[in-house]
Amino acid sequence: MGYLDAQAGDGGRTAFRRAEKKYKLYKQSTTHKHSSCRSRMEIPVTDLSQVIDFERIRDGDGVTRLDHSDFPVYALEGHTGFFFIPRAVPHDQQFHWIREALTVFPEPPNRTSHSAHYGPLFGLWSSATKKRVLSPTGPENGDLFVRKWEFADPGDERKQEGVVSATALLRKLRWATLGVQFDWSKRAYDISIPYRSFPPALSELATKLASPAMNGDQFRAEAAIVNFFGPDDMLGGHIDDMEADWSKPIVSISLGCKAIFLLGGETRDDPPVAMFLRSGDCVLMAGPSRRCFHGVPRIFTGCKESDLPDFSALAMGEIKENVAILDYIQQSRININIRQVF
Ligand SMILES: O=C(O)CCC(=O)C(=O)O
Ligand SMILES: [Fe+2]
Repeated sequence: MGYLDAQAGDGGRTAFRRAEKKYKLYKQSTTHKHSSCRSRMEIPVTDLSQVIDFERIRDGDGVTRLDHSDFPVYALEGHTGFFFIPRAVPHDQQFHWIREALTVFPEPPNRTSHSAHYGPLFGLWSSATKKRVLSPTGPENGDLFVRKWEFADPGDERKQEGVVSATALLRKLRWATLGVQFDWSKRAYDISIPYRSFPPALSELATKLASPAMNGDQFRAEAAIVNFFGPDDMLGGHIDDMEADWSKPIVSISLGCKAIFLLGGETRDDPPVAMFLRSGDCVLMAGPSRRCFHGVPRIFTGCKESDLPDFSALAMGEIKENVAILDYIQQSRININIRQVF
C-alpha cells in the first residue's frame, strides 16, 4: 500500500496530480499586511461539475447498474473490477462502526500512526473524553526506546517536556490497522507482530459487501486500514500492492463527512475519474482496478456540505460518549478498507 507514494509531489506534471490540485481544499489566506493588498486572496472556486454522484447519475457518467440481488451495485466504464455500492451500510450501523473505529480499533495490539513515536497507547479515546494528558513514565532522561508513555489526569501531570493532550493526539490520529499488522518500514504484512483476530462482525459485513467482486468465492477479511481524516486531510494517489492475490477486492467503507475519491489508471499520467463518497458508501477494487492509482484529495466538513446523516437520534442513550462521537464525526471522515492478505 503506497502511503509513501502518497507524499510524492510531482508539481502538477501528471494528470493525477492536476486532478488533486483541482479538487483540494483551498483555504482563505490571511489579509496581506501591505495596504495596497488589503483584499483577501481569492479562493479558487472548485468546479464539481465533473464529479460523479452515485445518488444522481447522469447520462455520460459511464455508470451501469448491475443485476445483484442483495443491494444496488454500479460498475464504471473503463474500470473493470471497480464496483460502487451506495449507502451499503445502513444508518444505525454507520454510527456503530464510527464508534468502533474511535473507541476500539486504535487500541493495542493494533498499531496506529502514533505507535512508532509513543509505543502502544491504551485508552486514547477515553482519555480524550476525560481531557487526560499523555506523559512519559520512563526514566527522566531516557530516550524514546526506554521511555513509556501513559495517559494521566492533568492534575498528576509531572512537569516534563513532551506532555501532550489526549484530545490533540486523537485529532492527529491518521490511521489504525486491524487484524494482521503491517510493518510500514518494510512495506509488508508481518505475522510475527502480535495481532488480534479480525473483528467478526466487520468480517461478516465485508464478506457480504465483497460478493459482487468475488465470482462466487467467499472473501476473507484478514487486515484493514482505518483512515481518519480531519477537515484539511487528504490521501495522495497510491496503489495498494502488498496483498498476494489482486483478484480479491479491497472493500472500502466510507463513514462520516463526504469526500471526493479519484480513481485513475495504471500510471499517474492517466486522468482520474472523480466521484463523491458519502457515509455508508462502499467501493470495491478488484482485478484490473487494483492496479489503478487512487486517492482522496478532499473531504467536505460543515453541515451544508458534509451530507452527514442525522445521527442525533441514535446518539441518545449513553449520552456523553455519543455526543463526543457526534462532535468528532461532524468534522471528520473515517474510511475502513478491508483486505484479504494471503
Ligand atoms: O479513504 C478512502 O476512501 C481510500 C483509502 C485508501 O485508498 C487506502 O487506505 O488505501
Ligand atoms: Fe488505497
